[in-house]
Amino acid sequence: MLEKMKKAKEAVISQAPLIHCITNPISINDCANVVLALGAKPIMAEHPKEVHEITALAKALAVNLGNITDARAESIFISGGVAKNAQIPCVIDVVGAACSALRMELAQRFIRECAPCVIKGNLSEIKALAGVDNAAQGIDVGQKDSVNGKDTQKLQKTGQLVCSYAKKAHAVAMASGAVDIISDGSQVWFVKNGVAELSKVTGTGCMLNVITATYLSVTDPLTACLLSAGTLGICGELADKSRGMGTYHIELINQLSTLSDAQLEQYLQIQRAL
Ligand SMILES: Nc1ncnc2c1ncn2[C@@H]1O[C@H](COP(=O)(O)OP(=O)(O)OP(=O)(O)O)[C@@H](O)[C@H]1O
Ligand SMILES: Cc1ncsc1CCO
Repeated sequence: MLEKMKKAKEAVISQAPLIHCITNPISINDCANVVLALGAKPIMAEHPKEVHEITALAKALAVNLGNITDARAESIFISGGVAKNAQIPCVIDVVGAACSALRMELAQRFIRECAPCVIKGNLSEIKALAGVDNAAQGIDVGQKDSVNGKDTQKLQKTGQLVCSYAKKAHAVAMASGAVDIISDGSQVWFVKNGVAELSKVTGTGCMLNVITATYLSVTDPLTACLLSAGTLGICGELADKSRGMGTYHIELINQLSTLSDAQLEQYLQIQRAL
């Protein structure tokens, strides 16, 4: 797996793929900079009259339900349709699906009609999509849903839940949190990298979504998810926390732009559960 991950990291740097992102205005600038930091090229187009052309040019599509508007919702379905027909890999971040009926409906419709190869949400959002009780706090994971690496029983049980959802959705499901849980419906992986500070910067989940799209442009969905969660988690660990969250935010992007293969290999904490 590590070799596949290093190959994908290198392929992005050598190919500089174009990544079409339809995201929210809260995180749009960070998302564009994060795609650039990895060596790819972002394009943040969202007008319903042009997105079909933009998606057709791109090597991957990332869509995001955060701060959804009618125009963005319309564009997401146009782009998702183009991506599906042209076999351009696509990931959806189901931001807020656990706290808004509109977003839940959009998420389910997008998954049904556009068949994204990755469905990303925090654990509360993935539980909501799976039709399981959850404790979401708005767009954030609820305390009761949160799983850390020490509670192995809860982690295994949650891994199985994510696995059955992935199987049902015919996609890779990525539930982010203190431990990121990733499943393609048969394998289950835990990514244990990351620090609590990542949840104190807005839009790190949105960044994870566009990092995933970036790697989807050069590798399979499971590898792309493991690499994106590992990369963001490691960079979150390495970023300087001593000067407060404003500096941490920028330091995170610095780390994403300088992460070496040796650092990836040294710090990566992934574990296959099933
Ligand atoms: N307590 C934590 N410890 C370690 N890593 C964390 C923790 N909380 C979040 N992360 C990491 O932060 C990143 C974003 O995950 P999070 O679950 O906060 O996304 P999200 O809720 O979708 O974010 P947002 O909606 O703010 O964009 C992931 O890489 C995740 O591993
Ligand atoms: C704070 C916030 N509100 C809607 S989207 C967003 C960014 C994190 O998803």
